[in-house]
Amino acid sequence: MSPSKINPAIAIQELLQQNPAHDNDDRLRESTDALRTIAEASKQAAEEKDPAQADAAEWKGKFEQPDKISGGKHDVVHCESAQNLDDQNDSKNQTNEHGMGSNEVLSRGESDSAHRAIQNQMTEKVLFELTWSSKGNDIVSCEMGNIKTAGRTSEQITLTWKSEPQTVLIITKPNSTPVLDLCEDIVSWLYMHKKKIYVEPRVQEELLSISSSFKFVKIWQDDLQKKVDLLITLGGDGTVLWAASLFQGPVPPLVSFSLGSLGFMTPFSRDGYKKQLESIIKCPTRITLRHRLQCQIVGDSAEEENATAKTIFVLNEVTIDRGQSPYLTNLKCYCDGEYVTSVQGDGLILSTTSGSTAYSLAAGGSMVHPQVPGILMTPICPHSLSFRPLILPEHVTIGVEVPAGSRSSAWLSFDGKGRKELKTGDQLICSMAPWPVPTVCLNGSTRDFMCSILEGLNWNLRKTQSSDAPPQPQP
Ligand SMILES: NC(=O)c1ccc[n+]([C@@H]2O[C@H](COP(=O)([O-])OP(=O)(O)OC[C@H]3O[C@@H](n4cnc5c(N)ncnc54)[C@H](O)[C@@H]3O)[C@@H](O)[C@H]2O)c1
Ligand SMILES: Nc1ncnc2c1ncn2[C@@H]1O[C@H](COP(=O)(O)OP(=O)(O)OP(=O)(O)O)[C@@H](O)[C@H]1O
Repeated sequence: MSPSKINPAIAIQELLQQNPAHDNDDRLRESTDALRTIAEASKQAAEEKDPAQADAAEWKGKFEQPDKISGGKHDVVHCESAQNLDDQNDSKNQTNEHGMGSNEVLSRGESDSAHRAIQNQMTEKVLFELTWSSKGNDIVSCEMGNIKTAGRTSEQITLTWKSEPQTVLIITKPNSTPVLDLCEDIVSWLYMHKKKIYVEPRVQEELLSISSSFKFVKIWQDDLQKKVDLLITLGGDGTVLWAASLFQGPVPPLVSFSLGSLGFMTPFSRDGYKKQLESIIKCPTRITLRHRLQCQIVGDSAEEENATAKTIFVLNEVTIDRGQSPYLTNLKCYCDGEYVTSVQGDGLILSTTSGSTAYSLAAGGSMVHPQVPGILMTPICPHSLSFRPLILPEHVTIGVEVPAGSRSSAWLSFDGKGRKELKTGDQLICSMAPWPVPTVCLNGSTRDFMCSILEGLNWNLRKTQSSDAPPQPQP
């Protein structure tokens, strides 16, 4: 018997009777289905009354659903929200110059089915809720056709574990004694707290060379991605980029300890690591969802080389430059399939907002708070006086092509690594990825960001003028 479409309360009752929950995930999926049924029922009932009420009911249904799932007051984002990701992908079905939808391009190879497969594997992890609240209000409402934003989408996000994280992966910068020292301390502390600990093979060797008692530390392998509850990095920003690159899908919450010189994405220091980890593991914690870009190379020569073109995720940026060529790059740029401009210069950076303080900044791009969902398009030494950097909205798909007749090919690099040639006629397709990197904040997303630009870059540092100003001439 199908669930009732008319009475929401009966619909829920029927669904729960038909499908007793087996575990948390099943229960959540059923709840989501039930709530979708409620939204439809409310809409249907409202349509019979009045079209304006129908709109209101639909919107209300959309924005009230997450509250009802969790029983929480203002939850907007849930870690298990697979439907959102699908919707997000569907909405990107636009056509580019090759006559392909952007989603279609990105799903060539394995990306789309891989996305689904990864979503289906998420059951082994400790679950948590994400709270996205704005002073007690929903992010957006629409009553009687009046659209109102009650809060900002860049509001602080909070992560609350449903039970303590159990499996921890520690990634460390190589060749550093202070890093190894801290790694030893953190591993011992986590072991005392009965956590399963994984490290890279190099680190296991280093720990065993210190003491054979470290044999409880296990070796990380790629197929363990779905088991990691918490990711810890010890190093600089490069180590955060490295750790994120190990997760070509969903990324667990990441705590980064600063042992480098700059540390824009590494707010924690080694002093007081025990208190900090204790608090992160046990209490609600503030996070920044750092968006990533998904990149794919398409075109005849790319296909010849690699029949299943892989999607590459970047946390900072993808760079298209002239490599060793002495010539200017000539790059045709497309936005949602429409030609917009050509870059003639040293190249182009497509950056996330997290990457806005890295290479893009050095090339003249603006600094953007990492929680702002945008894509930066920053030229490198353009041979034109008017090519100012752009920040585009998160939903666009950008294509960059080396056109036929160019003097040379171009070169790609992903977060400063993995150089690949972009041959004449090939296109790089780039859009916002569905899997951000959730980095744990020390003092909240905005304070951490302001601290990093003030301390890391000495932003707007200037001696204050003295008060003894010369007298102004009378008008
Ligand atoms: N001219 C430049 O500024 C330039 C040139 C090449 C690469 N890079 C950056 O280096 C990154 C790779 O970093 P790496 O550590 O592996 O290489 P790396 O060891 O060469 O260090 C590059 C520097 O960039 C800093 N950095 C990295 N990500 C940052 C971010 N999001 N905000 C502020 N600073 C950041 C690092 O702390 C480091 O000091 C690339 O993603 C690129 O953004 C910058
Ligand atoms: N686990 C790892 N395995 C291999 N390479 C790594 C690993 N962690 C970091 N790296 C690489 O080591 C390099 C330096 O790392 P990182 O930026 O963290 O340190 P740093 O250069 O001392 O920091 P900063 O740039 O802030 O001074 C980077 O290129 C990074 O990709």
